[in-house]
Formats: sequence, C-alpha cells, structure tokens
Amino acid sequence: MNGVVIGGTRSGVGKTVATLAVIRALEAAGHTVQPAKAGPDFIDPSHHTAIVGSARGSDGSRNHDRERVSRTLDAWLEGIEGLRRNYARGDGDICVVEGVMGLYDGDRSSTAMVAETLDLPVVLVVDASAGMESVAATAVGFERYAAHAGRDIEVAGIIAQRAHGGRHERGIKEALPDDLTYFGRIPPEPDLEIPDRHLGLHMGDEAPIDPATLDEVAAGVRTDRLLDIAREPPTVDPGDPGLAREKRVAVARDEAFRFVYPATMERLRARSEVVTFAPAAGDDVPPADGIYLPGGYPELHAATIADGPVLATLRDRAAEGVPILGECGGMMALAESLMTVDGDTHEMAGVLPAEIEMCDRYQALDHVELSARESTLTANANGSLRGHEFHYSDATVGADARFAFDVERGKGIDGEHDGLTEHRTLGTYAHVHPESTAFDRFVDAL
Ligand SMILES: NC(=O)CC[C@H](N)C(=O)O
Repeated sequence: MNGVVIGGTRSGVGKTVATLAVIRALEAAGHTVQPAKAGPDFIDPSHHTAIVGSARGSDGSRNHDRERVSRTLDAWLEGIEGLRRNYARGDGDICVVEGVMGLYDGDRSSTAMVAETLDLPVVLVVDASAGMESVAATAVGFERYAAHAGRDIEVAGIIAQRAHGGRHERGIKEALPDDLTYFGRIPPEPDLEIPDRHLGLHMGDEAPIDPATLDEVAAGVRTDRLLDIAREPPTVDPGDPGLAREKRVAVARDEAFRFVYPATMERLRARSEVVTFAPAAGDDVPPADGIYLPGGYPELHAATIADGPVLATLRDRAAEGVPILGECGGMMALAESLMTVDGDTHEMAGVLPAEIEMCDRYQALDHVELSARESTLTANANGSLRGHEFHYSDATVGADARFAFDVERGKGIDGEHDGLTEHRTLGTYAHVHPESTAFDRFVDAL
C-alpha cells in the first residue's frame, strides 16, 4: 500500500483538518484510503475513522463498504518491525498518515521517525495565514533540517493551511523552489474548527466536521500530485493470523470506554471471540473468559455506570478469578470510588484499592516504560512493556496496594509503580500497544 505522511510545522497547525481533506479528496478521486496517525493518540484517529469511507465517487457510489479504522503508528511503542507490520495490515490502495506535533518533535517517536521507518514522503502543513514567501522559507527550513537531524526523509512539498485563493495562493506557489511541490491549500474557515475538551479534541463521532464543508475544502487538494509521490514502505510479513478462537473476551466499548487501538481489537479478534458491551448505556458484562476495559471518559458517565449492573458484575467476576484488564479510564471503573470535578463521588467496582479524583489539568502525558514485578498478564521478552499515559485523574492508593510494575519512565499510578493488581485483575494508567505484546500475555492468561 502506497502512503504519504502529513507532517506539520508544529502542534495545532491544522494537520487533522488537512489530513481529513486529503482523505476526502482521494476518496472522491476513487481511491480506498487507509488512515493512520503517528504517535499514541486515540483522538485524532477517531476523526479519520469518522470521515473515511463517507465520500462518494463521481458516479455517486460509495468507494467501499466497511469501516476503515485509523491505525496507530508509533516507532517507540511498536518498534521498527512492529510499526511496519502494523502498516502492512492496513487495507486500501493508499495510506494517509497524520503526523504528531511538529515534524521533528518527540525524541522517541517523532513523525520524522515514522516517515523514515516506512520510507514515506512527507507533505508539510504550513500555516499560511500571515505569510506568502515565508511559507516557502519555512518549508525549505524543514526540508534542510532532515540532514542536520540525521533523518533520511524526503519533505516533498507543502499544504498551505489557512491560505486564501488567488493572489495569496499564487504568491506561495511562486515562492516554492522547484524541489518542493505545492499540494494545495486549506482555506481559513471557522467551520473547520473541532471543539476541545480535556485530553484533546472531541472524538470524531461526537464532533464531525460538516462533510459538505470538508468536500469544498478537499477540492483545493492536488490529489494527482499526492499520488505521484506516494510510495510503498519496505515489505514485511504482516504477522501470524492468530490461534484458535476458543476463548471469549468481553470488551467495553461506548462513550465512556473508547480509547482502543485498532491493532488491539485485531489481536484480540485473531485469538479469541470478542463480544462488546456498553456500560454507559446500562449494559451488563456478557459472559466471557476475560474482560477488557479500555480508557476513555468514565467520569463523564459515572452516575450511569454506577447505577447500572456492570460494577457489581465486575466485582463478582474479579473475585471468581476472571482475568480483567482496565487501562486508565478502565482502571478507574475498577477502583473504589471516582470523584468528578464537581466534587461528586461515585462508588465504582471496588476491585482495586484506589480512590480516583478528577483534576482540572493533565496529571500525565507521555510514553511510559514499565518493568514487570509480578504478573502473569504482562511484559515482553525484555521484561519491559511500553505504553502511553494521558489523563486528568489522580489515584490515591491504599497501603495494601499491590503493583505489577515498576515505572522505568513516566508516572504510573504513584510515580514509581503501575498496574494495581487483585485476584487476576490488573489496572494500569498505561495504555499498552499490542505490539509490545502485553495482549498476547493477557489472552494467553485466559
Ligand atoms: N486515558 C484515559 O483513559 C483517560 C481517563 C480519564 N478521562 C482521565 O482523564 O483521567
């Protein structure tokens, strides 16, 4: 699958909207697009997933008929081979990879590292709202910096963000040197703003950009030029399809539990039967050999979750020794209590000895590395596990708390440990990527 990387000069330059416009433009031209996101974030990919597959070809037909979930590409979490495998499992004739932060930012997995690992060309999104020739100068700087940074990447050209048509656009195009291609512009347009909340933008299904507006914007993207530069990464075996599906895993999936890497679902589905349930809609946990509670926003649905049947069932299953994994928001539901920013305290499942309190700012936001202390559910061949933490909540743990991990980098639950464990239940602030193999261990432990 050919691909391109949409990199930015900085965070907040408009990469997500540019990426959505590129996806939409390529689909309108008849292509089947696999979206992807550099870095561990769950939110931007939800916007890709919400928009992909919704464009219609010029004959009015849909280009494909199934949901195409945006893939997470992180060189540090997945490793070089893992990242290439994850890419290779994508589905489409072209992959559009949205970068993270500025092109070179991030010492463990920058957009530039992802582009280099996959040998994909970079299209740079440059803010053109207050510049013309300077837009070109910025692009030249980003191109030249690759050699200085020792990154073997090609900055192929730019998308001008917040650029008007006519004189403004002409000025930018004329200023670009021959080796930088103009791939189009995104107009200054207030309807393209995606609303924020704690942890980032609203999710794609909650705050969709009006598709008609996006289509107008997509008309400014030069798909012919993008297709010219798109190329294929080094080939890699996409990995084994998995074992027999003897076991059943129940996965919470709703507005409260929504931070799930597609690779995680694939890994679970390849090795077990997956049933989903929606605690925020009042669902109970279906019968299963193991339970996975991903992160999300349980604090926004705490009263509904507390009133429903799910917490009592989690408590019973945990005591029966059913393996349960809760990541961040999932761990919060397994804790004793959850206090929201309004000061309301809700009782949670009470499996793990922690009281959770929502704060009004980030308590952690970074990659994490954990080493296993005692656990059947975790750790790869090196005894370490890589993940990502981002949350506003803080946990106060009881003196009797038992932890599965020491924190090698990051914050974990108390600054030194992560992975509260009781019975065969594990709660982490880390979101683990399946390429760091925790999920194989989890499924094996069923
Ligand atoms: N990453 C998550 O699952 C976040 C959980 C919760 N919304 C918090 O901010 O703490």
